[in-house]
Amino acid sequence: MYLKTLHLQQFRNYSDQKVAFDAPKTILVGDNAQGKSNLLEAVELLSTLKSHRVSRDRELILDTQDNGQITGNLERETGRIELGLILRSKARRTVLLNSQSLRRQLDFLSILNVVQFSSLDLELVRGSPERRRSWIDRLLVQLEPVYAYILQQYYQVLRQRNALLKTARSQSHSSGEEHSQKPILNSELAVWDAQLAVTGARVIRRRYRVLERLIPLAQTWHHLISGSTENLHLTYQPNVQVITAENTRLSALSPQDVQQAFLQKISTRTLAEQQQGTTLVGPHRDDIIFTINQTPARQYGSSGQQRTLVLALKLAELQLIEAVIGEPPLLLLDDVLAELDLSRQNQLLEAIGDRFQTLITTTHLGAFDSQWLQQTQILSVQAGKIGQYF
Ligand SMILES: Nc1ncnc2c1ncn2[C@@H]1O[C@H](COP(=O)(O)OP(=O)(O)OP(=O)(O)O)[C@@H](O)[C@H]1O
Repeated sequence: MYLKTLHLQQFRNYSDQKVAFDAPKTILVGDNAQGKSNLLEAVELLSTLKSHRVSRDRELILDTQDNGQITGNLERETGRIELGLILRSKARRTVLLNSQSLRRQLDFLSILNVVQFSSLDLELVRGSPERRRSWIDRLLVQLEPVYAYILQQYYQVLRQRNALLKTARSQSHSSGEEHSQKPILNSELAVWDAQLAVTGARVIRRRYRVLERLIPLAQTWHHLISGSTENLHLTYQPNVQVITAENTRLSALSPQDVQQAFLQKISTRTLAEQQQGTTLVGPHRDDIIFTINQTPARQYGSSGQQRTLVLALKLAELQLIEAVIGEPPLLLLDDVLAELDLSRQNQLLEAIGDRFQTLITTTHLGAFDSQWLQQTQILSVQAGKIGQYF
């Protein structure tokens, strides 16, 4: 797939800017705070309808304005598609496909596929489990847009179950009778337990499935980038574990198996949940563990090892999306090349080749190989204006 043009209207620090991408690789050069990342964020929004930087649309709209718009023209093997997103500070967004407004946002997802790589991605290894869950969830949405809906359903049930547990806890505290609300609570909870297990099992099975495909790809890349000196292991650590016979592929677990394990675990945590007033069981507490040569990368990996790991994950994502979607996704490299040493830079550039359209931001061109620069479109970004770089 190839993003031909992008039009930003009242988006972040752009008032009205059109960009045509006329080479498979585009470098956006500019000083800090000029709008480079904002442009990549616009592409991310057209892909996932989410920004990894903010959650409120108001912040995405040019200051002092009430609405903004992003429009992109995409070439896919099936034909040209125009994607549009209208953002409003005081009302809901509108999603447009070939200028027609879409009723379901789900139909917009996964038309433009992207893999992003920014310095923030080191948090994937160093940060909290939440980071890793949101990384795998974003990947799943790209591969299978209906997952966005599945996840939303799970979190809705979770919120309602948490609200019930919290209310019950504060009522029992204020009445001073620990057990006064119990019978009602238990029967109401049972309804939510069942729904949590059904919706949660969908999330868990999909996470198993995607990791089963991603892990060997990441391991191969990691081995290659580390010059065959390191072995990476990725382990999905679901909060609800299903005990299976040896050699059973976990991704092949039936929904019933997972739901049963889920309910079983809830029954062992009932008291703790009621005391803490929150749900302690479910995929909102999952994690993914990375180990390099048997050592946990999060606590003990050197920063070089952690960079190699993130790079391997990103390359694996590219490969997996291409295999599932059938077309190479876009790669967005936000200020990340300069942070990689030369050999890792070259691994990355070699892997990209000409197959993956790549948008790269940088503050200086010094870090790039001159031969490489010759085949690249170079644009300058200055105070929300994009022009040719001279
Ligand atoms: N809603 C908005 N309205 C107007 N300007 C905004 C808005 N949001 C962000 N900006 C401006 O955009 C600029 C930041 O742009 P961006 O994050 O793209 O930086 P960058 O060029 O990638 O720089 P760096 O190299 O520091 O990451 C800042 O000047 C900020 O004030």
